[in-house]
Amino acid sequence: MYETKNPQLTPELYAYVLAHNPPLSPAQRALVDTTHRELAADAGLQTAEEQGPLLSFLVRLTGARQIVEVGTFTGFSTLSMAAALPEGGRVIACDISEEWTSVGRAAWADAGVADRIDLRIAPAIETLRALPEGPWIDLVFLDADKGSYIDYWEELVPRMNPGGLLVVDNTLFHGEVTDPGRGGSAAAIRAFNARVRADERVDDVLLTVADGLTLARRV
Ligand SMILES: C[S@@+](CC[C@H](N)C(=O)[O-])C[C@H]1O[C@@H](n2cnc3c(N)ncnc32)[C@H](O)[C@@H]1O
Repeated sequence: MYETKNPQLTPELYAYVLAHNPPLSPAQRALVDTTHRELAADAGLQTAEEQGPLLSFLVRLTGARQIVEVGTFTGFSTLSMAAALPEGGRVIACDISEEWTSVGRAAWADAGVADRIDLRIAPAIETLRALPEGPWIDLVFLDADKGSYIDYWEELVPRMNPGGLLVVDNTLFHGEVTDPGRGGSAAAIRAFNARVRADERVDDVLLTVADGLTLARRV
């Protein structure tokens, strides 16, 4: 193994990255700011700011029309994907929190994309098991409880259209993923990453974006 080419992400460099990405829409900006102002203690759950434009980009790149999101929180990733959908596209958004997702509902309505989002409040595994058999999903964004990632994966992969894209957040889990002494979510992500690598149904890469982002294409 040779040296990494990744520069250290200093605050200055991070600000530069944000400044050289597409700017957030007014609706995205307002949602991020509302989340940090009103839910300060939990705002760290929000998908990283630079991932909003990335998710929009991936929806446009793939031409996705049928999206499933697992882990909605206040709806930033949902909004970012819904805003990029073509006419007739939809996002099924899974979460267990009425309180957090109510912030998203308001933002989606303000942004004019509420009719593209089907929010389902229930343990995500129940929602996923009740989805039609595949293949029909074009794009998945997985960003919920890490201990269930493998179970979600096993429900989602068979429902993916050929060429469909699974986008999975936090696959470096704060850098703890390399420490075999860590249990909990870090161990769950370690097991998940091994499962993805061994899965011949997908073509996958693990990127050093934010807290680690895996892209997997259904073959
Ligand atoms: C990291 S946050 C998602 C962030 C979101 N993608 C965004 O853009 O801000 C994780 C979310 O997963 C939800 N969650 C946790 N366990 C869940 C479960 N068993 N079923 C469904 N949602 C769950 C939490 O309520 C929380 O809103």
